[in-house]
Amino acid sequence: MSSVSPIQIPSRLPLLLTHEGVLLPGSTMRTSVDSARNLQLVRSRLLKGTSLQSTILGVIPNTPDPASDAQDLPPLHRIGTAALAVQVVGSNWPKPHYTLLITGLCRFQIVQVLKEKPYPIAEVEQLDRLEEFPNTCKMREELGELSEQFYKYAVQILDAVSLEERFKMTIPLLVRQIEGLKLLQKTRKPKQDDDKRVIAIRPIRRITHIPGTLEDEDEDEDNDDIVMLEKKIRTSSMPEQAHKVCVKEIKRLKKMPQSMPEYALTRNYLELMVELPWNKSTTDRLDIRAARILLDNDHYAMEKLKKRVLEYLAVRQLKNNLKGPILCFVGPPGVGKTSVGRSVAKTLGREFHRIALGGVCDQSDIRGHRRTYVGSMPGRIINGLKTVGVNNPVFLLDEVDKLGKSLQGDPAAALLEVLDPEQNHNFTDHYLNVAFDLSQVLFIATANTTATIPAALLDRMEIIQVPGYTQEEKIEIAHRHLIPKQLEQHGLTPQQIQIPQVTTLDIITRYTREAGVRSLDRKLGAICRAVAVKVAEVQPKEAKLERSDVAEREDTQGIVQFVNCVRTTVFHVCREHILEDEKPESISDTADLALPPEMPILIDFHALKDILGPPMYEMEVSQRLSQPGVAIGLAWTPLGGEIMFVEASRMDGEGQLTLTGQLGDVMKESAHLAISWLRSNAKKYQLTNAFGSFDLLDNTDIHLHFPAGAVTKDGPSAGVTIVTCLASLFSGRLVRSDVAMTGEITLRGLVLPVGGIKDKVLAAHRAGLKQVIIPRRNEKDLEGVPGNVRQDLSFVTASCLDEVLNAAFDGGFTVKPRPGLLNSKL
Ligand SMILES: Nc1ncnc2c1ncn2[C@@H]1O[C@H](COP(=O)(O)OP(=O)(O)OP(=O)(O)O)[C@@H](O)[C@H]1O
Repeated sequence: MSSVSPIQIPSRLPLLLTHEGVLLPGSTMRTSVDSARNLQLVRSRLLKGTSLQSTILGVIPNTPDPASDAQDLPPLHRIGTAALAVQVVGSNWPKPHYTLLITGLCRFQIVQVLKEKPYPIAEVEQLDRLEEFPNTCKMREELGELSEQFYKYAVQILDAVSLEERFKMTIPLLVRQIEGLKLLQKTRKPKQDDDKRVIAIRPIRRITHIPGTLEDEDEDEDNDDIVMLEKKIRTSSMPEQAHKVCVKEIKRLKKMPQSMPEYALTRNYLELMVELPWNKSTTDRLDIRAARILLDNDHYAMEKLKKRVLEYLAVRQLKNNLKGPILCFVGPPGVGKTSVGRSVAKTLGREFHRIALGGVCDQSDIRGHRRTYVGSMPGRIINGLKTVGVNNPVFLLDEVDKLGKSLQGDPAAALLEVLDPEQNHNFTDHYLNVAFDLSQVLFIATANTTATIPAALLDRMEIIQVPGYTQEEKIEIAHRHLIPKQLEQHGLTPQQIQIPQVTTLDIITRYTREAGVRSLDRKLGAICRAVAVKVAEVQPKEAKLERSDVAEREDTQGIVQFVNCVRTTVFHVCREHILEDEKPESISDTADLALPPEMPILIDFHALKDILGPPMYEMEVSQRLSQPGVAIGLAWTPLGGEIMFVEASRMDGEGQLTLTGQLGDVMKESAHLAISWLRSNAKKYQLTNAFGSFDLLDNTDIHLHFPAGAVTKDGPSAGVTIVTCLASLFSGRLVRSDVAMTGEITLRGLVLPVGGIKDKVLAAHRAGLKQVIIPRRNEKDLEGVPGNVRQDLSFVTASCLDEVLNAAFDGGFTVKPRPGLLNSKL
């Protein structure tokens, strides 16, 4: 071995103060430079200097964090490592800093610090020399031997030029090295099946840890977790294919360094795989009688829906087979579709999970992302299964009619696979990439309308219409279900608050306009909140309250004014029910006095106005029909039935028809049809324009408007209403203010059937109208209308426009020919 002249380091060295990591002679390290002193050093020594000497630094370990070195020079470790700066990389983000690659040369000791600013320079004494290990040195015999061995191998390998030769030489060396490492690992590794030992060893490790070994500890913990994960995979009851994938993945995981981004991905994947309920299910409780009772207890009315659900459950009980149709409840918001779904799960004793599909426009929302994507996740179905922890829950696919579409694919197509009993036992989520059997899951879908449900999806479901409620049904629902639920939620009892049925009716007619009961529920919640304030205020001090106390509190707290107002009102109403001798002497007295705690607060219309504000909806039908050219139509919207005022006016012009109110094409066509029919029948009905001409559009423009202007409307069912409205305009006669109508028209004046009759009739009833004109072919739909509503309304079934007009105007519309006007041909 040839002798190498030792490196002599300069006697003065600029000092690089590091606070993490120790550079040892012979090793290389990357260090980040961001403190002011170190930055100065790099700039003036490494970036400006050009000689080799200028790249030798003294690296001092163990100095305090650079953030605190702005002031005086911190106490320095006495021994440092002289280092050669091999590379300098600068960056300005997130703040200016350099990264240095430095190689340790030899140890030195600080003799004296010569200069502190802008960076420290010290006089140093070199401690060791970079020279070869002398072969003959007896003191270092062992070291010398090792060095010689290494040298021998290195030179042999250097001589091996062909690849084959190099393999032959290095493989035995590597095998030996691996054996050695294995031995070392065995002595360190806790036994896999002895979890207790793992736990017992951890605290000991912590106690004996030395600075710089924290990372090792984390690594060991991770290894423990992997052992656990492996054990879970082994004991999991997943199908064979999934098991194979897991075994393969865990093998990969074990070989992967933890710093690799794929490590976390694979680990998350495996954790999901072992958590999924591959074989875990709840036992069905199928007792039809109990199911009927439970459904009846939870929901008032909805007879048709409950009947169909019970049939469905009965078939399942008898057949014990899950391949049935997927039920889809279609109806306006707040009619209890979701809540029936929940009850079905309860009757079956199954877990319930709701998947909101409104606005979902990416198919990976249903089917997951492939694991190659950054941030990939399983889809909602697999996530739902993970959440419920069993493979046979009831999944409620809420709002299937509001699925979107985008460039990322059609989620409806992904749902097809989920819902199809022929396919779903093999459902493959992109993230899992192995099949999961969904055939045990009971799917129920809900929607507001079938119009926007993709046809292929619709085809796989059985639609059950859930129409809106009548006022009477809403009152019952409120008193049987909503009020008790709200009282419970607000910590109130029936002894503290009383809401009579007339008040509920007031809320329904004057504060809400909806087919379901959601707003009603919210209003009842608002009342309970207001009463809760009163009860909470009065309760603790009630017995001790003096009149003066009440007056003082009224001054300071605005809310008390309302409370007392409610109290006064309550007193007015309750006074009549109090026995004569119990009556207080004057009203002013009672206004100040706290009510006895056992007397419930009665919510009457005055209290209602105080709490909810002035009524939002008033009956305005008769006002709006006070001039010719207005008629009431009935419209169906996904939110339920609505009454709709159609308005028409005429003015001088050139025969143009203007339509406003955001109308769709079909509705516009209806308007043109109506005008054409009226023009062709103008003589028959004696309809004239402002100039007395039977040509209705002669020098006349017509404007038709459909409030509310901001809501889009479409469909053919407004045909009869438009005809009636225009007939009123051209005849100058008023349409009856208690009549509403619906029906499609043809050019020949026929009236064709339309949809949503029940909801439309309920809307007319809600609005307090008396007569409804419907197409004759819709007569059968009246069977679905509740008996009390049918009693309150009279129905005219029309097959042609003649009949519609005759019913819409007082005294009929047909002009009877007067005999004197007939021309005699005699
Ligand atoms: N017939 C009923 N009997 C008892 N409670 C009812 C009835 N109908 C609705 N409710 C109650 O009304 C509230 C709203 O119902 P739910 O959320 O099920 O409506 P939904 O039809 O699913 O509405 P959406 O279409 O907006 O999801 C729930 O608290 C529910 O319990």
